[in-house]
Amino acid sequence: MSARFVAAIDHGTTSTRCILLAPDGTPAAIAQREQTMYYPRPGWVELDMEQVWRRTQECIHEALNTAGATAADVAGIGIANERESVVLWDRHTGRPVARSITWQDTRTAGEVDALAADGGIHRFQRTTGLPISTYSSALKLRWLLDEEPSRRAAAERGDLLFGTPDTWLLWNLTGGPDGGVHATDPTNASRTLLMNLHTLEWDDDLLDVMAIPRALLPQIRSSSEVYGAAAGDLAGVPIAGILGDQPASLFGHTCFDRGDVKNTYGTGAFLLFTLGTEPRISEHGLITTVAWKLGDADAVYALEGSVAMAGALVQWLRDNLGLIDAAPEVETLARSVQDAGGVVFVPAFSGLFAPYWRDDARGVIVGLTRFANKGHIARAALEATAYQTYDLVEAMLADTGLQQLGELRADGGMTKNELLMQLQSDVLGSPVAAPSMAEITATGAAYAAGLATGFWAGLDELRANYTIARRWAPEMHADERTRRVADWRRGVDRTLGLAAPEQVARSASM
Ligand SMILES: Nc1ncnc2c1ncn2[C@@H]1O[C@H](COP(=O)(O)OP(=O)(O)O)[C@@H](O)[C@H]1O
Ligand SMILES: O=P(O)(O)OC[C@H](O)CO
Repeated sequence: MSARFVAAIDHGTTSTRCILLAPDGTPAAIAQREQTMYYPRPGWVELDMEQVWRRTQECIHEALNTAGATAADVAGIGIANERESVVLWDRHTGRPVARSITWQDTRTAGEVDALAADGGIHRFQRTTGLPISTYSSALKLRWLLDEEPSRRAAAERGDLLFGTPDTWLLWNLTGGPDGGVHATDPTNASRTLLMNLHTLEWDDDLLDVMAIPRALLPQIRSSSEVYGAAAGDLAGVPIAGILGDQPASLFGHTCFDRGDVKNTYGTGAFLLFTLGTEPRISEHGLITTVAWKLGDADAVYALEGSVAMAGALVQWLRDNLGLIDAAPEVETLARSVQDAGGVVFVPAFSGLFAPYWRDDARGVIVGLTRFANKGHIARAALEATAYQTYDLVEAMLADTGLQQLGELRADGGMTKNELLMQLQSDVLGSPVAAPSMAEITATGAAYAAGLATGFWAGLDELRANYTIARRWAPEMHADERTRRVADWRRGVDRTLGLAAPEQVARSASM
């Protein structure tokens, strides 16, 4: 019997999923498990990757059960993952040496300052496409190596392995200490600050500057090829696709052509613009990143605007303030008021990423009066995601010379929020569209695996699978938009420099 599905594992910041996709791109089964996030100190954000691996196995098991499928029904496995997060583990025991330092973690702010003191934050941008910030992997990895003196020697002996979460999952899926494949793809490697964006190889100069031993590093393969065969419930199934979750979403939206744009509204928000095979370096605060590399074909690049706090702010309203019991309730609360009542909420909890790149920014709620209530706070929190996206679109237009954004393709947990999606369309003055398939990140990873294994013949077949379920059209007057954006920008100004230098240095040295 020929295979009926491709499996995708989508490991996001808050949860991990396994999805079985049919040839027409519809899901036959979706299994999802939340994982525990750890915030041991201000600015620290960690994940237990052994738990993530257990959750992954549970999701695979449940998805197969739901679809009444076995490994024989599955043509290939694709992996999509939260990027930049660092896993360092012992190749003999298979156990991480510490919890993963995740992408939102700001503990390396002191090291960022030191590195940027000589040449500024754009020092490595031509080579890597990235500004120096707490976001990328390299300094997190160095921090883990330096935390415990014996680790660096173990790394140099080849006893430790480094990976972003895709690498950790691939290694475990292919047998772990028992012959696991240690590899990554260029979409993930391009987020480390260690890969040359033009050659798609680890860069010796950067490894030297960051003090990273080469023996730790995974092999950089393409995003769509057979890396190895799975063990466990999917025994024998080829793992054939790896894409960082944001490029996976771009691919799942079938944004294959130059100028296609998508935004994912998950823990953070990530706007990607497909460039084509030329890696244009941003002059307006965006990142240049690898979008995908299909087998031997040339890599395709994207401009990316990354925002650290989007859905995470809704989680914070729920978990830290207790304003809501569940994320969807933020919409009801925000609809209890006409507008934000002059309140502006800038969630610079991890500093500000694109287009500002200010590690010294911290969150503010400004414009408070006796009139303000929790509805205004909730509304301002949602507006923060819409305005942060507006900032990214402005930078993207400036970089590309385009006058106006066409349609914005949207996905992620926050797209269920109708109020936010309408606000987004209003603030951008452009239509926003969400596809019928909500799990578009998993779809992209499945597509990468399905192309490599011949389950899908080519990009046209994938385009035919893509349908829009919902569209929001702008309703706000342009003057009103201008006024609100000006209020937002004043709020952003207030965040800058709020993390005092000694505070940054102290958290970095702990
Ligand atoms: N109805 C909603 N309104 C606003 N935010 C929501 C809603 N539903 C979920 N979220 C937010 O979306 C995020 C989860 O989206 P998801 O795409 O699964 O994220 P990730 O892939 O980063 O784990 C959470 O941060 C949650 O707070
Ligand atoms: O967990 P997500 O889906 O918000 O994505 C995380 C990003 O990959 C971080 O760069």
